[in-house]
Formats: sequence, structure tokens, C-alpha cells
Amino acid sequence: MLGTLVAGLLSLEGALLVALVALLYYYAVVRRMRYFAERGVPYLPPVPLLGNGADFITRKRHITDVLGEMCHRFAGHRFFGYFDFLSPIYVVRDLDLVKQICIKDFDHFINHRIDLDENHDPLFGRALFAMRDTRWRNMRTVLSPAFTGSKMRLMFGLITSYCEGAIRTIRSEMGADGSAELEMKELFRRFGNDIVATCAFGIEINSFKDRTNPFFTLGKELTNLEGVQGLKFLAFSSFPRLMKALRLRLFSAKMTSFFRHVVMDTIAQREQRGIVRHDMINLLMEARKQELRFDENDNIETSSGGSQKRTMDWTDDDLTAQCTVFFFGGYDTVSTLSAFMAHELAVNPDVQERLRNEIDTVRKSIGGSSNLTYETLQSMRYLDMVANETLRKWTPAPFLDRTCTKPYVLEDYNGHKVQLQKGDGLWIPAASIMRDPQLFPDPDRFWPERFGPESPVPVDTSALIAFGIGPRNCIGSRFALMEAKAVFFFLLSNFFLEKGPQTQHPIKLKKSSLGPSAEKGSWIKFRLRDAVQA
Ligand code: HEM
Repeated sequence: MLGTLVAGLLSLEGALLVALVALLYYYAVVRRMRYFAERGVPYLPPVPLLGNGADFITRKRHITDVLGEMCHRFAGHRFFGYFDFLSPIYVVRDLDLVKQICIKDFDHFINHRIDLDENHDPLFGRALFAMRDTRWRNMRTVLSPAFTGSKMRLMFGLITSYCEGAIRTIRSEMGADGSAELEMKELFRRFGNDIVATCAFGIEINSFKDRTNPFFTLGKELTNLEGVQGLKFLAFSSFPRLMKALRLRLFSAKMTSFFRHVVMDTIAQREQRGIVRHDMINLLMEARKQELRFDENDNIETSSGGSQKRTMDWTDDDLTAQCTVFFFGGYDTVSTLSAFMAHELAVNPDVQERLRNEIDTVRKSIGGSSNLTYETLQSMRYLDMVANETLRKWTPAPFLDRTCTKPYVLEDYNGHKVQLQKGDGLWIPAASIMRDPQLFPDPDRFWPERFGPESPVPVDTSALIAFGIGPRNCIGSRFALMEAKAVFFFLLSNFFLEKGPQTQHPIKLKKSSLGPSAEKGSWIKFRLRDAVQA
């Protein structure tokens, strides 16, 4: 058998085949790997085929640690080269250059790298995050009014009434001594799932009672950044063109059809019965009716010129995709923020006490949690500082990405210029920037006071880029903060959060996950406040 193979390879055809493979390898890999050297951009020699993320791909280190170490190595540079498998990426680590790219010169960097066929993968391909160019601009203009403070105020009642019910269920699950150790990611996934269901899809669910409802199980599958789904995300972000050419789908037909039916059935019922409920479906139904002005390039105009007035064409999939984006954009990210916030509060009892005092003072002044309003929540300074510090230290999105859409010149500190072309990829290492000691002194310390007036070193809040930066930043940031803050208002009104036997501290990040999550789960002991006080 082996002899036949060797004889085959020694034949002329075999030799030609070996030469062809070697040539292909040379062009596809060896020449590629010289990309940054040819442009005078600093980089670390990549692992062939796997690139600089080899340790992340082989699950030896979390991506945050891989990028963090490289940012440290290239501290004297505004940007450096990184191979995402075989794709060269410019990693921009200098905050001023980040601002220039994402804000001032945004028209050169409008899109993310992901490129999906919106008909083949309608759930994500038609969602705002994946949209490109004019389609993105138009959809962002139409959706933005749905995320203003006044719209959040309308949705707030849905969140508080849900929280009251959920807290009752959690209270009932405490042991005889009034305490229980709970896994935070799972707990906040249930909160997040039900809040998205009520605010985005108009459906009331209690995942603490009905633990296997399809919304929860499919939502978890949809946002899972581990295992096969995690690898799929990685492949779609690293090889967008290949995935498109192979016509692979990010989300299964079953998932797409489930969410499409939920949205379409709800809209049909509301139209038939004239129901108005202050949620996302209602806002999208309003947006669909809205008359807009389009210019000759099909851009929505904000001023009235001699342009055409018509409504935007919305398909069922467009509507479903914008609701599903709550799941995709908001469910895993908010539960990550909340899980790390619970951990930090448990291991920093002084911070927890200060926050609880603020919450108790507010609760007394408004006559009980059920009177909590959006304005009152917004006025809570320390709660805001704790949320910001958690986002800084444990940002759910470790890096942002952009694609160059028009030729652009990057310039290093020493004046060395690099010409970018359409299609070149960029990463912004948000987690490393927010742990840069120049921007945030003592970055590993959880210290919400750094954002307060008493801080000895004023913090540049524009360096807080957990929600991204520029016109392509997170559209749901207000919603995310409203949700997380409301949930903690209710939790700390009822429970003390403490370290338990299963709490891992300091946290080690799970290496197999794209987003940050604790290696051994995030276990925290909840203890009823009234059980202690009784
Ligand atoms: C703690 C929670 C959240 C974090 C940390 C977060 C973070 C981010 C980041 C980093 C981006 C990319 C920004 C950029 O590239 O500059 C983004 C985009 C986006 N997020 Fe969030 N997000 C959160 C919650 C939410 C929620 C609740 C929604 C619900 C609607 C949402 C919807 C979106 C959408 C639609 C985009 C794409 C915006 C566009 O392309 O125009 N996110 N988010």
C-alpha cells in the first residue's frame, strides 16, 4: 500500500502534483505571510494557515489575551499587523487614530467585515449589524428613533413589571437558610430572554418558571458563541467571501422560521384587534408606515428637497431580522455585562454596599421599587459608574471591526505611511484599549470611583468604547444599560451577593468562547436581605 503511494508520487504525474501543491502553498500561505513585511508594518510571525490567533483557535488562550499581549508588544506603534488565519488585518491600538477612522473618516470605513447573502441568511443578513453601505444608512435612519430616551421610557414599565415577577420566583427558590448559590450567566440569560421577548417580540414569558420554553432554548442556540455555532461565527467573520460563495447559513432554517412566525403572527393579531403595546414590534409597525424622502441614489433625506416621498419597502424578513437583533445584539452581551457585574459586586463588598445604599435611598424616596421610573434610574450616579466600570474591565465585545470601503492612508507615529485599499480589514482592540494603564490607571482594579468627581485622575470617557464608536456604534446601548441597571436595582433591593464555595476568583476566561465568560461558570451566593435582617 505504502509502496504504491511512494511509486505514485515518484511518477511524473506525482511530481507535478507535488509541485502544484507546493506552488499553491507558496502563493496562498508563504507570500501572504510577507504581506506586512512588504508594507513596513510591524507584526509577529504567524503560525502558517492559523495566523496570529493560533492560540485562540487551538483554545490555549482567550482572544482578549492574544490581542492584549500584541498591543503590549507594539506599544510604540499606532497600528500593527495581525493575520486572522490567512487574512491580513490592521489592528489600530492608538485611540486618536481609532477616533479618526471611526468618526472623522467614517465614510471610508462604513461596513463590518461580515458579508452575508441577505436572501440566503435573512435573519442575520438583513439585521442592521450585517447591512452594508446605503442599505445600512437607510435602515439605521429608520431604526434610530426607536432607540431614543423617550422610547426607552415607554418600554421601561414592561421591564419593571417583569423584574418584580422574576424576583418573586428567585426568592421562592432560596434554601431554608435564605440563600442559594446560582450561576450568573444562566440567571441573566433568563432575565435577558424574557425581557427581549416582552420588549422586542411582545410576548410574556417567565423562563424562571417555564425553563425550557422554545424562546429560551432557540435564543440560547442563536447566540451561542461556543462549540459548532462559535466556530461558524468565527468562519463567517474570518472568511466572509468564502462562506458567501459556499452559500452556507449562519442560522438554521428552523430558527429563521420560528422567529419569522412569532413576529408575523404578533403583527397580524395586533392589526386585527387594534392592539397597541409599547414595544419594538409596535415601533417597527410605525416605522413601516412612515413616509420618507429618498434622493436619486435611494438615500433617505433628512431635509425636504425636490425628492421622492414614499414608504420604505419592508419584507417580513426585514421586520423579523430587526426584532431578532435584540437577541443577537442584546441577549448575550447584556447577560455577560450582568454576570461580571454580579461577580465584581460579590468580591468587592465595599462597592456593593455603596451601591445598595444608593438603591435603598432612591427606593425610600419613591415609595417602593414598583414606582421606579426611567428618569429615576437614569439619575443614579453610582449605578452608572458601576455599570461603566464593568463594561470597561469585562467588555462583552473584545474587539470591533471595520472594512475599508475607499482607499485610505494610515500614518504611524514616525510618519511611516501605509496605503489601505478597498476590502482591507481593520480591528480595534477595545478590551486592550480599555485596559491601557495610560488611559485607565491601575486597569485590573475594579474601581467605579475612577468615573466619579472624586477621582484623583480624570478619566477620558471617550476611551470607554464597549458600545463601539462613531456612527456605527451600538444602537441598543440605552436599552442595554436600562435593562442591566433595572435588574440590579431589583436584585440588590432583595439580596446580598456573596462569594460562595464555587466562586472562581480571580476569574479565568473560558478559552473556547468568543465573548468573555468565566472558565468555571460565574457562581455567586444570593442571600435574602430580609432573612438576614429578621
Ligand atoms: C452590554 C450590552 C451591549 C454591548 C456591550 C454591545 C456592544 C456592541 C458593539 C461593540 C457593537 C459594534 C459597534 C461598533 O462597531 O462600533 C454593537 C453594535 C450593535 N448592537 Fe450592541 N451591544 C450591547 C447591547 C445591545 C442591545 C441590547 C441591542 C438591541 C437592540 C444591540 C444592538 C446592536 C446593533 C443592532 C448593532 C449594530 C449597529 C449598526 O451596525 O449600526 N446591542 N453593539
